[in-house]
Order: sequence, then C-alpha cells, then structure tokens
Amino acid sequence: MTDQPTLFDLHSPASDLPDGAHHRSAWLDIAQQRWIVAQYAAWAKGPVPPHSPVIHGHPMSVSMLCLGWHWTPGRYTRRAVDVNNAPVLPVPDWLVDLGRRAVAETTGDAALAASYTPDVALVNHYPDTAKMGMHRDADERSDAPVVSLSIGDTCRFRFGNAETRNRPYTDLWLASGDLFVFGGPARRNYHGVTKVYPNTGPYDLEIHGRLNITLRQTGKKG
Ligand SMILES: O=C(O)CCC(=O)C(=O)O
Ligand SMILES: [Fe+2]
Repeated sequence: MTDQPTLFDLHSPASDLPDGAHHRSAWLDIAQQRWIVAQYAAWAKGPVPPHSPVIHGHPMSVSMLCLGWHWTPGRYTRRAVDVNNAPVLPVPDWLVDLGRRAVAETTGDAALAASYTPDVALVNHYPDTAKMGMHRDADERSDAPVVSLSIGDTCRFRFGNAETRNRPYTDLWLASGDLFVFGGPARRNYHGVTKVYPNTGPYDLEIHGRLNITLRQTGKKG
C-alpha cells in the first residue's frame, strides 16, 4: 500500500513544469471518458488490432493502437507493417476538435489551436504492470504540440528536460480525465510513465488498467 499516491502527491504543483508543458486535471467529464472507452473498443476490432511494438528486440509492456498513421520505432507508415499490413483507421474529426480545444485552453494561443491538425493518434493501453521508459516524441517533423488524454487508472508520469533522461524532471499523477499538453520549448522533452496504480480509475468505466491517447502532427504529406 505504501506506493499508492497520497492525497498530497495527487496535488503535485503544476508550476514545477517547464515552459510549454501544461496539466489540467479532470478535463474530460465521466460521460466523455465513457464514450471514449466505447470508441476504443470499436477501434480495437480492427482492421489493425492493438499490438505491442518491439523496441531493440523487446516488446513494449503497453499495447498500442494507431489512428491516422501507424507508428513503428523511428517511422510512421500508412499500413501496419509490423502487425498485419492492414491500413489503419483515420483520426476521427471529434478527436481533432478535442485536440484544438486542448491547445486553445492550455496555451491561450488561438492561432496555434486553429492550425492544429493532428494526423496521428497513438492509443496506449497499460495493463497493471505496464510502464513506458523515458523517451522523446521525436519521430514527427512538425513542432506542433502533443496532446495527451488519460482515462482509467492513475499513473505516475515523469516529465523531464530536452537533453537527458535524468534530472531535472517533474513527477506528476495523471488521473482519469486529465489532459497534458507539451509543445513550444517543451515539445522534445523526455517523458515516461514510471508506474500505474491498479484499481484507481472510476469504478464504472468499462476498461481495466489505463488508456492514454496522444495526438500529434507528423508533418508528413498525404
Ligand atoms: O501514457 C502516457 O501518458 C504517455 C505516452 C507517451 O509518452 C507516448 O505515447 O509517446
Ligand atoms: Fe511520448
């Protein structure tokens, strides 16, 4: 029990975050979260099922579902080259709209929000013991922000600096419905998920573990 987040931990000060990184708690209400879980169930039926990408010979502990473009380490392709070579589903318009609202509300930059057109969504499902090592989202040519939505179990999220996987970094807790946006000077900062806290999500969501959606703009043409 000692490694469960305490009430104090859950209110980690957002002011610790570097410029360009923003955290909004409970940004999605429970009805929106439930609806997104239902969309996930539909996406997971295919044509490309969730899969664990292999990095340096090791499968990731998360299972990933891609919309818009398929991600494999280092590149985006239209077909799921490492799964079944089927074309991935498009990014739905409601998700693009949600991304624009997220950018507008966190950055206050209306022009940036209006031009934000995420063409890929990576949907990661974290079972109880899954983690994601410190990495940079660096396979996109565009500097447009990354918008991240969390649903289900709470995780400990580590947001660091652009140079190394090590300190300085900020640990914060992403709970169900939370929004995290990183762009501008923080767009290439290292980040990762160091722990998921089992059974901490809303009891009435039809998902076990944690779901995270990141929206990105690849900068790729057609
Ligand atoms: O699960 C998260 O909160 C972060 C996911 C992430 O960093 C990624 O998909 O690149
Ligand atoms: Fe990432």
